[in-house]
Amino acid sequence: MQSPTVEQVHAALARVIDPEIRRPITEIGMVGAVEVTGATVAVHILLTTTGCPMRERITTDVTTAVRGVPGVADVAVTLGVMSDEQRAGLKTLLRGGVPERAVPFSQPGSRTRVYAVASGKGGVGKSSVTANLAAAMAADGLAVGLLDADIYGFSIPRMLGVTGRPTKVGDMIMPPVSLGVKVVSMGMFVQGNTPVAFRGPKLHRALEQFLTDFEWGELDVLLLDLPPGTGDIAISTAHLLPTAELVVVTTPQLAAAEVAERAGSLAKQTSQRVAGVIENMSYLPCPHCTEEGRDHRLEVFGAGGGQTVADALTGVLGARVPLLGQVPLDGRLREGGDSGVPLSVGDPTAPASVALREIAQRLGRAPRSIVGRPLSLTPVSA
Ligand SMILES: Nc1ncnc2c1ncn2[C@@H]1O[C@H](COP(=O)(O)OP(=O)(O)OP(=O)(O)O)[C@@H](O)[C@H]1O
Repeated sequence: MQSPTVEQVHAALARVIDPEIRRPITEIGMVGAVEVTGATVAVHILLTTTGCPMRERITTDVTTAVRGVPGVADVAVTLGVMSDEQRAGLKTLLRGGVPERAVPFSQPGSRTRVYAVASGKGGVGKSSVTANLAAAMAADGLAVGLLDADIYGFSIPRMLGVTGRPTKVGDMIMPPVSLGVKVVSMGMFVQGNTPVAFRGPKLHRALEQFLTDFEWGELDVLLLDLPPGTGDIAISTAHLLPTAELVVVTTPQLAAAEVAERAGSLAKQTSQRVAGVIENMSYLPCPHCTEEGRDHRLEVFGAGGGQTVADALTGVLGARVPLLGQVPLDGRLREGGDSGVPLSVGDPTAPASVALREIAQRLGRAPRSIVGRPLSLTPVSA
């Protein structure tokens, strides 16, 4: 049989994905010399660090991939370590050329759409909606990150079933991935249910570190789950991510004008665009309402709140703010949050999932905002 070519071996190696960085090893400079002698192939792999915990897995994956090339009988894998220079090159590559300590998503060339999901009050389902949107967008093939900026009341890791912790690759920190979503949350850094007692400046710093110290890679969409209300974090978000657009979650019954006023004054203060309003817990699909012509919906919390908020925001901001969708009440949505599989991917045909997926598609496809600009106000208070 004919000897394999070096090109064939490279093509096989391009299918080996680094388990931590999640990119082909050929793209991230891990493949050193490749030598073909008859039916024997020698591959030199450059690990990111000396103590790389994935060395055995990588060796196995490389061996299996190269063995699949026609004409290969033997594979010898040798392991080395990247030089400081090579590691620095990798870091720059992973950050898409953005210098360290800069927020990648606020760079002029960034193609990431950033949505900060806010609510006037707690308990309206903002985190549930965010987790479901993120999972739905990832299921649609988008590269999605979710930053749980609800630093005191983090719930995203549970809702997305994140079990892993961030992994360190050299001095880079890789966010854990669940259901295709890269997730970073304060919940990953505290023990058990220890309450987080941060004040303004520390909160801002935590958010900044989440944005700059993690290797998010190139994302299509970054979602932020903001704490309820319009506190320090919302201001910090606008400061660190000037192009972030607000998505306001509300319920039909909340004092619509109040919610709109708060969100509107925040958006005005921070020069942010409001991408739209999501009305959650809109109605309960009624299984017994079978009479002809009757709306099969129980409007448990009243009706029209989301549209009223959207209209009021349009008035306050002088730019059209759409109602993005209405998500019905569904006990399975809560169960999905508790079990770590959001309903939008667990049962995509459920009415709540259909509504959430439509919103996810609308936000996922929208052109990136360019209206944001750096804030002149200082985001932290003593
Ligand atoms: N459409 C829905 N149908 C049924 N239950 C829902 C729905 N949306 C949210 N829930 C449930 O309501 C509760 C509150 O939701 P969630 O924690 O997402 O709210 P939140 O606005 O993020 O709250 P907070 O801001 O206070 O953290 C959860 O138990 C959640 O499972």
